[in-house]
Amino acid sequence: MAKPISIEVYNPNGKYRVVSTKSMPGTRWINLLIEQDCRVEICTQQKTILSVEDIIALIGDKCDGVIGQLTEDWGETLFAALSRAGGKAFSNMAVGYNNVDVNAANKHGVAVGNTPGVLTETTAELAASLSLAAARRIVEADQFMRAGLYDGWLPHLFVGNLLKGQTVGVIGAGRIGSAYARMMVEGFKMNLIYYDLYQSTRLEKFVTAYGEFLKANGEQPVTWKRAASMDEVLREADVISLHPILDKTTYHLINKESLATMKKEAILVNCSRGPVVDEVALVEHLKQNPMFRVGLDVFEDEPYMKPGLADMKNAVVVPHIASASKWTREGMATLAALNVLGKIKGYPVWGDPNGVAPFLNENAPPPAASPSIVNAKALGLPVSKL
Ligand SMILES: NC(=O)C1=CN([C@@H]2O[C@H](COP(=O)(O)OP(=O)(O)OC[C@H]3O[C@@H](n4cnc5c(N)ncnc54)[C@H](O)[C@@H]3O)[C@@H](O)[C@H]2O)C=CC1
Ligand SMILES: O=C(O)C(=O)CO
Repeated sequence: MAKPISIEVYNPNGKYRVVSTKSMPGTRWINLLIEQDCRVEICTQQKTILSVEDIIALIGDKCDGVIGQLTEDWGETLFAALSRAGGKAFSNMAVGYNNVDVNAANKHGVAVGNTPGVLTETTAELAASLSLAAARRIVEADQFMRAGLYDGWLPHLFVGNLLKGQTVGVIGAGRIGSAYARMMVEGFKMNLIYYDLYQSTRLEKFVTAYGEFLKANGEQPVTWKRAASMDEVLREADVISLHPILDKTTYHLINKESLATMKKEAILVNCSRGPVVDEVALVEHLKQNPMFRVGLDVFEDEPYMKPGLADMKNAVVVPHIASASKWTREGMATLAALNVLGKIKGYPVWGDPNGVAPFLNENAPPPAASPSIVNAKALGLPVSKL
């Protein structure tokens, strides 16, 4: 028999049972659910990644909706269990939902929510931080100081790369990729080259206008280019940041061949998903090219790193913290809770998943809608008129 899972319960007499597989930042999300007659159960098990069996035990016999995490495997087994328990809603507390089998959710009539928008700037800021940390060798230099090795200024000490006037390459210029591009263009006066399946007209207009502003002020204007292929970005850019979704088309997008296409002194940043990069090939490339540097927030087999990566001085590694600002994490919890609540209450789906600000205003009740349901169309859910 499966061991019982420890939980914390809010509003025990609530009509609808909503389970969160993890404690999430802030209290607004709990209060919003309680106000709408939900009993909220939060898993307190001291285990970072819950198994499918753990989550089945949490769902139990009656469950109206679940808020889950990107570390969990939401496939046929869990959606079948949720559906058997009467559940109609699941939300990832994440914008990426490659851990979710949406077809299985569709089959069981379960709405799948995600949390776009609220983490765009926070994630882009970490990509910018990793770009700078790699370019200026900040982690290596920090370790050198702490080891007591600094005995005076030297002309060659930790010489890195200047960003100004160089080219930043963005692969996947959606919400986060575009926000990162703007930061690097505006902050460091870098030229932009990007590759995406779709044109990013707003981003192009921004770089054009900023270039004109610089020119009018007697400075070198910045430029942009939409690349016809990813290889064009890899060949031309000095700093390359990866921001696509993870799917079949982006798995191992960066591999031995594409790494060989990049400049020997290029910087590669990954704040998307680990499997977008072939990490074994990356470790080998880092070994062969000491001037090539990477900043990684995500890893192919999280929480593990491929052998050798931790030893590489030309790699900066952080534990999947790109969206970890207080405001963002509280907002993600709110959007995830409202996705589930909206479906339970029969609300429509919000018409613009890029415009979720009304749900995040703490001084007003949120709109009566689910902020972002990725399979709304497949399930034929009504869409709010805004
Ligand atoms: N490290 C972290 O903590 C975080 C990671 N993420 C990851 O970032 C991803 C992107 O998030 P958003 O910008 O909000 O999503 P988005 O949907 O706005 O942007 C993704 C972009 O990738 C493009 N794309 C898809 N397939 C492509 C391909 N084969 N080649 C080039 N471009 C392609 C899409 O056209 C789109 O413009 C998420 O799916 C998630 O996996 C998001 C937030 C935090
Ligand atoms: O939202 C996501 O997709 C993350 O990876 C964590 O914020």
